[in-house]
Amino acid sequence: MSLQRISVIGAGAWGTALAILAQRAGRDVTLWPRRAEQADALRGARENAAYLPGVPLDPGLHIETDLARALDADAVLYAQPAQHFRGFCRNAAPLWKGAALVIAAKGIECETGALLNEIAAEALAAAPVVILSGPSFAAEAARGLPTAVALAGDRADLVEALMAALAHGAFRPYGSDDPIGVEVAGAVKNVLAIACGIVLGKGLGENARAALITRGLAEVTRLALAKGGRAETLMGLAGIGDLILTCTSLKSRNTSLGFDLGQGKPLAEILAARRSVAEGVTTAAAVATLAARIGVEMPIAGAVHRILAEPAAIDDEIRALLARPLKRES
Ligand SMILES: NC(=O)C1=CN([C@@H]2O[C@H](COP(=O)(O)OP(=O)(O)OC[C@H]3O[C@@H](n4cnc5c(N)ncnc54)[C@H](OP(=O)(O)O)[C@@H]3O)[C@@H](O)[C@H]2O)C=CC1
Ligand SMILES: O=C(CO)COP(=O)(O)O
Repeated sequence: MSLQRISVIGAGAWGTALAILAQRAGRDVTLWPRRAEQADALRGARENAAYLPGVPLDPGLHIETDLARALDADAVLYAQPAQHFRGFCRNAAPLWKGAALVIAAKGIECETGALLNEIAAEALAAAPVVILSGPSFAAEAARGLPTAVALAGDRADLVEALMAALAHGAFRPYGSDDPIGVEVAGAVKNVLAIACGIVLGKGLGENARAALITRGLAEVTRLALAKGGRAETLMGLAGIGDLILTCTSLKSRNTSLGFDLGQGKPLAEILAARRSVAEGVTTAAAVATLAARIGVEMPIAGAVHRILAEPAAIDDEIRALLARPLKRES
């Protein structure tokens, strides 16, 4: 199977980086920004100055605003925020021409607690789905710095074809047959990163952060298992790999959101200054909804959700986390 024509939905940082990477890998790439003004700006400047400054767009990259034309591809990569995924599927369903759907967003639907692959199965059933996740800051990947990601799907032929279509230079996709584990890992690490940022912002130290990452890994593993994923997936790129990247760097929007909160900045002020961090707030709510619905114990994710809903509770929530009864590690 050859996947030559690749379209990317969403021209934020990650969508633009993925389009650049696919083009460097030799594919015929179309980037679909949702707004016509952004399309004009990209065509004019040949750079995504708003979301990925300093990385030129190759003249061969097609910028397309017509969704039907963009969906006429071998593979369509979805790289808009997770909360807009259902809307995308609904708009795309009548126009779908048989492409594979690669979900590159990291999140869970807030209203329902649904994973994005579950939404795709309901709302875009015609599309075979692959999840792309793992430790990958868009700015580094787009600059050609070494980056390894996971591509996970039930169909081995499709996963392999996508690996071949996207791999180039130092961008290395690794295959997986556990899309649920990979998807859960990518969504929940955003919430754990907020927790790590809070702890650092509060000055609680690096020991505390390491403990949070480790206990967070246990939490996300419980959720992945409950959803039908595999524990070993959490030891791979999408699990521990992305936790290491995101939870230890203030380049992460989620970690920096937590850091600012920990430093006592009002949430409204943080969100007003950087719109992009808002996705972490909805993901925290979504993870809490899902965990409660299926009865998975996620104390760190729960605390983050409550802190974001009521930032004044930050000290009480941290105290409560530290006061949890001691038990054997599992
Ligand atoms: N940035 C990164 O390093 C990585 C991000 N991801 C994931 O990729 C996804 C996209 O993130 P990223 O590219 O960073 O986002 P950015 O913050 O860079 O850009 C936001 C994007 O969301 C779009 N958007 C805003 N409102 C809507 C809406 N109502 N409907 C549809 N799209 C909308 C914006 O379009 P507009 O400009 O028109 O408002 C823009 O394309 C997220 O799920 C993120 O977790 C995954 C790996 C790495
Ligand atoms: O997913 C990412 C890196 O893998 C990007 O993380 P942030 O959204 O926290 O910046």
